[in-house]
Amino acid sequence: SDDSEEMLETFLDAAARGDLSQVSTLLSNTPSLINQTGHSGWTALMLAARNGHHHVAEKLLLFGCDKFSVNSSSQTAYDIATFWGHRHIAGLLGRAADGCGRILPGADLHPHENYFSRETLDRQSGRRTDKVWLEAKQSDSETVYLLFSNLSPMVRTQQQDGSEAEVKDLLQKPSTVTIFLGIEKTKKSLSEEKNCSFPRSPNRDLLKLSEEEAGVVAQARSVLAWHSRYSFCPTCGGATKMEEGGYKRSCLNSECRSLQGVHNTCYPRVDPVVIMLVIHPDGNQCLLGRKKVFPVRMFSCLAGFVEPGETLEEAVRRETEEESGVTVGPVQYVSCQPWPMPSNLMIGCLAVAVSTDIKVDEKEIEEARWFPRQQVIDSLFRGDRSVFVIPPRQTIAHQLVRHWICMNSNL
Ligand SMILES: NC(=O)C1=CN([C@@H]2O[C@H](COP(=O)(O)OP(=O)(O)OC[C@H]3O[C@@H](n4cnc5c(N)ncnc54)[C@H](O)[C@@H]3O)[C@@H](O)[C@H]2O)C=CC1
Ligand SMILES: [Mg+2]
Ligand SMILES: [Mg+2]
Ligand SMILES: [Mg+2]
Ligand SMILES: [Zn+2]
Repeated sequence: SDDSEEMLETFLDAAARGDLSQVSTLLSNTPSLINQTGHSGWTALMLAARNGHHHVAEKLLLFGCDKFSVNSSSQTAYDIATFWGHRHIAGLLGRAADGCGRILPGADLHPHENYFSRETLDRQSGRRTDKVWLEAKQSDSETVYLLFSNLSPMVRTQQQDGSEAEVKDLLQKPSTVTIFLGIEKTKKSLSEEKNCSFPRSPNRDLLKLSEEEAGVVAQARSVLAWHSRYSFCPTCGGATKMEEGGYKRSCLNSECRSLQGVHNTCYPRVDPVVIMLVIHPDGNQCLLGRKKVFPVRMFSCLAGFVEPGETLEEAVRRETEEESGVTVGPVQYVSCQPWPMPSNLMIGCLAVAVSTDIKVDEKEIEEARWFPRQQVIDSLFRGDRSVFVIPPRQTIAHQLVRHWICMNSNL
């Protein structure tokens, strides 16, 4: 109608002029204006970007406008801001990984973060060979130590606090393994205390740390686990010594083959594991299984180690077939998670089934079932009153299920 056309024109004009209050008022009354286009397919965001109105652009983003839409010349708002030299707006529109949505069309527009994935440290791998620098850092009073005992992070309790002297003692002991983890990206992200730091949460449970602690604990635990399992040379069985800030073990036998060229036996190992949410061909059910060791009523995504000479897609197909008898077609990567028990990299995928009959591998899986979407939603949001229990949010299994649910409901 004429009225709505007029309103759109007023809205676009307000954005072009940088009239923040009028833009806000119109949007509050008529939210559907947000992605509407005027002359040559220009949106309000494009007009704000053209004229350098940062506040308006910010407001439009806050209201959830589509920053990837293009005008009749195939330009996005980001292109327009860049062309007209409004760098602050280009920065706003290009911020974070989703600025690549244009270049990687399939990319997740709302990248989420998995537990154990946050990198609070800059690993500074180039420094690992600099012995002088590493030694200086070790005795620097600003240096923070995370203490582990038998691969468990030590936690602080009220009575017992880690002291500088205790750390010094530990560093002297020949049995102590010291790993250089990196440099804090932002100061004080790990602990307010200097010199020795315990996870703040009074719990050794690896799934109960804060996000900041979890990433660095995962890194440390996996490297420590490697040292505890690979104390002898895998090539000749000889004794080894630790090098490069804990990121290498070299054989002490001068005849050993592992000293010629580069050998992966000398570096910390990572085991890739595919973990997949298999979706029914009808798009409305997903396949979950349970191992005997799971808590009652818990079902999770199927998973399995990638084997040598295998692609991720083949591993997803093989493990799904082995464990459930279901045949898988297309496979899509979603996100991954370091899993420090001891050193897996969980590679999360969505996969579409092309057959639906279930025949479980009883050695590994007790039961596998197709769960309808509604039951899955109930298990995510209604907890106890649901048909089954989903693994906790810290697992990528949980995040894959959540990803599928949100993806389908266009949230
Ligand atoms: N973060 C998460 O959400 C989840 C993490 N996981 C992790 O993934 C791992 C692998 O999943 P599974 O279903 O058990 O794998 P799987 O289906 O391949 O079966 C495990 C068996 O594979 C063999 N195997 C082959 N390569 C191995 C290797 N490099 N290390 C150890 N065993 C190997 C062993 O016989 C083992 O018992 C689990 O051990 C668990 O730690 C599993 C499910 C969810
Ligand atoms: Mg498995
Ligand atoms: Mg396997
Ligand atoms: Mg398996
Ligand atoms: Zn050797």
